Amino acid sequence: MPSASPTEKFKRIGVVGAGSMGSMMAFAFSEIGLDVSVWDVDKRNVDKVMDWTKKATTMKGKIEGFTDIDKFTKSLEGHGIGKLFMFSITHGEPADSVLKLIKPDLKKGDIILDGGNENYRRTERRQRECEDIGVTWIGMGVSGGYQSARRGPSLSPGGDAKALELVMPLLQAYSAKDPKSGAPCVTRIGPGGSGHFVKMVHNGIEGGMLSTLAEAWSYMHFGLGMDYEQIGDVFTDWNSKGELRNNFLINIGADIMRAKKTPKGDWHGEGASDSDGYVLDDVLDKVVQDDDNSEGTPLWAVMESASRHVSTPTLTAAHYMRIASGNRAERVEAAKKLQMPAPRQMQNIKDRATVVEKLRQAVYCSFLSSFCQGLELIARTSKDEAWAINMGDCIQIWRAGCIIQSEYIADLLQPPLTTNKHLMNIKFIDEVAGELRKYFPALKSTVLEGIMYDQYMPSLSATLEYLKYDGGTMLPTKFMEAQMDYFGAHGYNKPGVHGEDPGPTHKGPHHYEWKSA
Ligand SMILES: NC(=O)C1=CN([C@@H]2O[C@H](COP(=O)(O)OP(=O)(O)OC[C@H]3O[C@@H](n4cnc5c(N)ncnc54)[C@H](OP(=O)(O)O)[C@@H]3O)[C@@H](O)[C@H]2O)C=CC1
Ligand SMILES: O=C(CO)[C@H](O)[C@H](O)COP(=O)(O)O
Repeated sequence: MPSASPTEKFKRIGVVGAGSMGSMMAFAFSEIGLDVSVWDVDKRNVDKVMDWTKKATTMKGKIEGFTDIDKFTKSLEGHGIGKLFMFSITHGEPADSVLKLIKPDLKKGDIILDGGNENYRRTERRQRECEDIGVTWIGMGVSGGYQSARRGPSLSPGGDAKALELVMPLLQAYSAKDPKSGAPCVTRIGPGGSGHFVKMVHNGIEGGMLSTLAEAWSYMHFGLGMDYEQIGDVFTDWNSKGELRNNFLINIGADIMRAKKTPKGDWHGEGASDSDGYVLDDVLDKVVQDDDNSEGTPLWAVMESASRHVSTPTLTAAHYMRIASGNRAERVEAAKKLQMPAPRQMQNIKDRATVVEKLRQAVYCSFLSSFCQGLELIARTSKDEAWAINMGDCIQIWRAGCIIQSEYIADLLQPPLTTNKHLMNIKFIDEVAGELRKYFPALKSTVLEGIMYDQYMPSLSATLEYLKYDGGTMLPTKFMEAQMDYFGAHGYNKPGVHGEDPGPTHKGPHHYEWKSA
């Protein structure tokens, strides 16, 4: 529960960016009792927010719109112990350009919360730049999409501890609350760019889960011939109990399966049709956030995992399918040449319920593996950067408000991650290993059947291989190592030799002259 009044230290906040997220934040802050100044580079975005205020009935603090950035910044003077900003704009250059614009008006003690999905290295650069003038830049992950930005997101702030203490009551009031304990889904993650790093990993895990679920949807629809209503019922059932209970993505998956077009459509006419068809059938298979550079988090997660030597194949395979999806024009051309088979309906299915149950277990296995991979990336980076991230806290703040919320997985992971602060490999937890072992056969049979009938399953099959090789005791890399020694004199370690097997991750001392030069 909030320790102090959310408006004790700051009575006004300046929201930079009135897009999907920023506009919703403005109303949420107003409901907490803060006065809100909103600025956007595009006047139309500010006008839209001001229009909405006319119909709003739950505002406590007033909302004022600005298109002049100097007036915006000045409006924040004298309403607390310093000026408080919340950035919610596109990552990269936009945040630098706004910082440059407001910098002349910034004073010692001002605090900037960057709620965008920013790369943690850029966050650290801005932290250094602001520190020089006594201003604190906090990189804060905000998760849950615009609905949560309005009603309470999961927040992962990282940066200066003293500044975060000052804004914590406000963040606690704003954040989502754990439905079990009522605890706010926000905590200081650690110093530097750790908050944005954890949000990046959240989005990496999100990518693994999104792909897994998309593959399961396709498996049921094209492989098992199930219609949208039937799949919606399966998602509702999965979400109601067991290992996939209270899972955000499965829950909204059920909604999507039932969303039908209507003569009027939604509030702005989208989905308007007399056809009685499904909204999903208006949606093309293109995910372009990487191509247009509007988002970067899953890509950065893949790059970080490779550079920090953490195996994240579920997340990575998910991302590569997403990249391929974006460039539909090229894909459609390639399709003409490759003539790949499309997913086919599976034959001789005697008991569809059993197949669907195996699919549920496979999905769970892939979700849990996505968490293992993401958390291992956090553990590795926290050690490298001396951030001392408590992964139990990460699970706690992911219990509500965010996209990867999964009650059963959180219940499974939180106790061991809270007590064992130095764990580097999540699969060392007996309960986690037990679950992965238990459901591996279902994952294998799902992938096997799916491949037979040409289903798309990059993440599910990557999870299968991940579990095999990340827990394998003699990999085909034995042969790879020999080949590399043959042509490159790379040096190998020997089986059963003390200091080499398993030994440190060092180059081995042995070279065999397979062929002289
Ligand atoms: N949507 C989501 O589900 C979530 C998004 N985020 C992050 O929140 C941030 C905002 O996202 P969202 O609201 O969805 O995105 P929108 O595209 O709706 O809003 C982006 C905002 O950034 C502004 N902007 C773009 N370029 C500049 C610039 N050069 N200078 C100043 N402002 C600029 C846009 O102005 P204009 O409209 O004129 O381009 C707009 O107000 C992003 O960092 C995103 O990654 C975080 C969690 C969830
Ligand atoms: O941050 C988010 C949720 O957590 C946003 O939904 C974001 O748009 C996801 O995009 P990406 O997968 O490219 O990060």
